Amino acid sequence: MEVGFLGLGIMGKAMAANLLRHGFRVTVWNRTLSKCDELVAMGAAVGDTPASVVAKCKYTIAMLSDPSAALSVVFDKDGVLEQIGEGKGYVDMSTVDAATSCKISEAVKQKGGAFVEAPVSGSKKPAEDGQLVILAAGDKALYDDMVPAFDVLGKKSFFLGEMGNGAKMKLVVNMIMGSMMNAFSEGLCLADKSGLSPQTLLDVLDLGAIANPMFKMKGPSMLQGSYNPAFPLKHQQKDMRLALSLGDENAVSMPVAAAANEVCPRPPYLQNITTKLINMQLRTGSQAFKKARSLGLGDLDFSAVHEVLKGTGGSG
Ligand SMILES: NC(=O)C1=CN([C@@H]2O[C@H](COP(=O)(O)OP(=O)(O)OC[C@H]3O[C@@H](n4cnc5c(N)ncnc54)[C@H](OP(=O)(O)O)[C@@H]3O)[C@@H](O)[C@H]2O)C=CC1
Ligand SMILES: O=CCCC(=O)O
Repeated sequence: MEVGFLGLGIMGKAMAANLLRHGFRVTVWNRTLSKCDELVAMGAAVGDTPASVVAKCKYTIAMLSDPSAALSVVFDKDGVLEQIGEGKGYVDMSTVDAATSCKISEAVKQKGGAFVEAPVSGSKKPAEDGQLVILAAGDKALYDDMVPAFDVLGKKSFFLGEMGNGAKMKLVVNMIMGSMMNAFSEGLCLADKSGLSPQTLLDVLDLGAIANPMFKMKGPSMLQGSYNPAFPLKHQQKDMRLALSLGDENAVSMPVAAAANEVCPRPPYLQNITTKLINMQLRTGSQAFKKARSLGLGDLDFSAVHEVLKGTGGSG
């Protein structure tokens, strides 16, 4: 099977490499063209533009940073739309909001092409190992055509129905993950400041009901202050922002996620209440993802949100 691949960042590079290793013929494009070199050494062809990749390939996959990048690659000059048409499929695996997916879908369909959104759960290592969880929606016939590729990229694919459902599912998952990371970071600081060994806390957590791969994988490096990016913090903050906006659209109150994204304004009726709980809520503003981005930590792993809390001594 021949596929095009647009976007060779942390995820795209690992995913395209995986397809090559499994015998797919892959034509790659990346905005910074030099990032194609490693894939070329593995046997990939290179396209000059997104349009040229789509012209060559029946199916093209994209893995781009955010809604603005996803839209730019489709709608700008030399973009996907210039060559998409009857008999061609476009699959965007980036994490974006449902409105972005729907806009791309409409434009691709108007040109006679087919579109599937397919964001993924799982980070750099699962991408390298073909162990992603694929959250697809949109054109079912194209989804069926893509199953051989999805089987290489992931351990499980879900087809979630109408366009936008993949984006929404992904944002709900990452909203939970971002909130958990903040709670985890607070716990590590609290253990440390109250005289406990954070390493022992990791051991205790790992044996109990809230053991999970994220704590196990990120905990030891967080204790060392090491944040080699697997999932860049700027993307986690983007996902919190998009998830909170999904909450707004559906009138779902999400105070925990809001605090993980940025400081929660103190409602007037709480102004004189000084319980530990409220103090804790207010302090989350100094450990949140948006604050971490503003301090220049956006290109580090999202677990670097921990640095901000450590810096304030917030939980002590
Ligand atoms: N890393 C992870 O663990 C996971 C990430 N995701 C999601 O996958 C997507 C990619 O993530 P990741 O690979 O980590 O991100 P990276 O930041 O490593 O890569 C981003 C990619 O998008 C490209 N890009 C950015 N802006 C533009 C633009 N305006 N036009 C064209 N290309 C652009 C970059 O090109 P260039 O090289 O030129 O900068 C690069 O190829 C994101 O939506 C992220 O939220 C989903 C699951 C896990
Ligand atoms: O969007 C990124 C998700 C990272 C993960 O699932 O580990």
